[in-house]
Amino acid sequence: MIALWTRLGRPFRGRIALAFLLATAGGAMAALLLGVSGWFLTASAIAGAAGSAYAFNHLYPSATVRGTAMGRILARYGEQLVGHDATLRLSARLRRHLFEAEARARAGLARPASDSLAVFLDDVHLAEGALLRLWLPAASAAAASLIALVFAGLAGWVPLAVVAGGLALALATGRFGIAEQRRIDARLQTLNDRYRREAASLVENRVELEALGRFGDAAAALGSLSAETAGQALAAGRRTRLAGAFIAMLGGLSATLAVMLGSGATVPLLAGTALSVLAAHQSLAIALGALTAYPATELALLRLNTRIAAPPAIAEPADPAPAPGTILPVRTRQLQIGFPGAAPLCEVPDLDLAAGSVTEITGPSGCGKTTLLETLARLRPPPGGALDYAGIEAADLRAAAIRQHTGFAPQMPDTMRGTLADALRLAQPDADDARLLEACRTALFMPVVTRSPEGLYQSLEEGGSNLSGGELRRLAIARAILRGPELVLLDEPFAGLDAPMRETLAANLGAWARGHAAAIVLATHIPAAGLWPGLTYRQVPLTLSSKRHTSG
Ligand SMILES: Nc1ncnc2c1ncn2[C@@H]1O[C@H](COP(=O)(O)OP(=O)(O)OP(=O)(O)O)[C@@H](O)[C@H]1O
Repeated sequence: MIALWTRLGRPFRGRIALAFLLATAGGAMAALLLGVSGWFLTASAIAGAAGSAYAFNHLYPSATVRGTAMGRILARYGEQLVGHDATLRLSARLRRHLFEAEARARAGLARPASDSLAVFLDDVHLAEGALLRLWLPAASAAAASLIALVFAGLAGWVPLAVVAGGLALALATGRFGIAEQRRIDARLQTLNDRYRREAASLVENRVELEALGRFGDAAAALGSLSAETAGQALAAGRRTRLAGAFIAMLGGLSATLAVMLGSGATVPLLAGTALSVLAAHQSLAIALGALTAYPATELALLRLNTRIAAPPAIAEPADPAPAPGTILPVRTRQLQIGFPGAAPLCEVPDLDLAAGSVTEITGPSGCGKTTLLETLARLRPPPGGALDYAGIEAADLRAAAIRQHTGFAPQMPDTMRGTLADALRLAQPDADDARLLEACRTALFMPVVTRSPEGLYQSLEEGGSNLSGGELRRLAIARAILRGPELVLLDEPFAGLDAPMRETLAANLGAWARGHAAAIVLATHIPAAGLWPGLTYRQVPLTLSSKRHTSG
């Protein structure tokens, strides 16, 4: 927790310290309230029985009881208020840092697996609750225990030893509970991981499973896995409740022993000691119940720390060159492309991408066409060779400065839920409708826009699932050219198009590139030199590297 908090820049120190202070005060007041009440009621009763009720000054003790009762309520209320406030602020900062770190560390455009996303969200949830659920109750229990020890100390050495022993045994039970939970978690985690993976895959592959008539079986299998996981979690919960009951019972036992063995102390003091001990054990039992979530939280914090500290996919220069006004020409020399920890996919023929040019990257499936486009968009570092933009080495420029001049339409585009206009404006938030329509016309996306009276404001489902594959690709092309980038990277833009549509789309994009002095690079299985009049045309074939299969 401290490591993660330090990584976040130790924010909201004052608020967090105040939440701890209030939790400590709340715990102390709860034990004090019971202790003083026990002492006061017993002393009053004894005084009354002895017929000296009027001689007994009850004003100070009763004021203390009322004061601690009020103080306890205020401290608990304040702890909740300040603790929640600190947690919400911490969460906002944690999420921003995590999402930024994720975005920096992720190379290329591939989607993260859904199960890794589920683990990530669970981890964030656990980390966010750590302060409220674990640390504040622990602080409160520690303060209550201290007050019980003070009462016992006033009652004499023997009660002090008994109470200290009871508290030590309760703590040992807590430690044992955590160790046991760690063991259970390891077992539960295997089940949970399997459940998450299978649930994510069921949702992701629902359409295929339905088409193959296998959805019902898969859902039933997931249902029994879910029941098994829930059963294990319930069994773990039973053990926690048992440990809590044991701690409460220990409280009763050490309170009784303290009273029985504290012969040197006054009866009211012994009564106060007994009640404060019960309060301390109750706080400890609550804290222990929460602390059984400690192993899972510890693991979540470790994973989140690792994510935040993950090195960026593209290392940013320590002393970056000023953002260039233009990135063309883009030049590569003996550029290699590939993935970290694996042999380069291939060496790319040298490229000189100038304004008004079109370069078709061709080659067999899997040779690295997409990987090359991602490398040119600075989404992925090249394992070797030279890559520069307008004469500046890529490594000396911020990736964002390059991407600002780049438009990328991936082979399998993704969109968020919203409207067509929302999806387009991700590229250029201030673009007006006329500009959106112009991009849609160039990308042959108008048939989709005009088929609904809502036009650009018709709804778009998550992942573009209410568009066909070809329509989604053309939406991505419209988005890629919307802000007038200098370098346009198109992955299989013609896939699924018939010859006349392919010609029209190429003619539109060619005219657009001439008008905007842009360089187009496209990965394609269907090269067509004749489609690009008025542009400098080059076809660049990639070949499968023989090294890939023998090294890496
Ligand atoms: N994250 C990854 N880690 C390791 N290898 C990968 C990863 N992603 C893709 N590959 C492999 O890299 C190779 C190149 O993939 P790429 O998508 O660039 O090929 P492509 O030429 O665009 O293929 P296609 O024409 O089928 O779209 C493939 O063999 C692929 O299996």
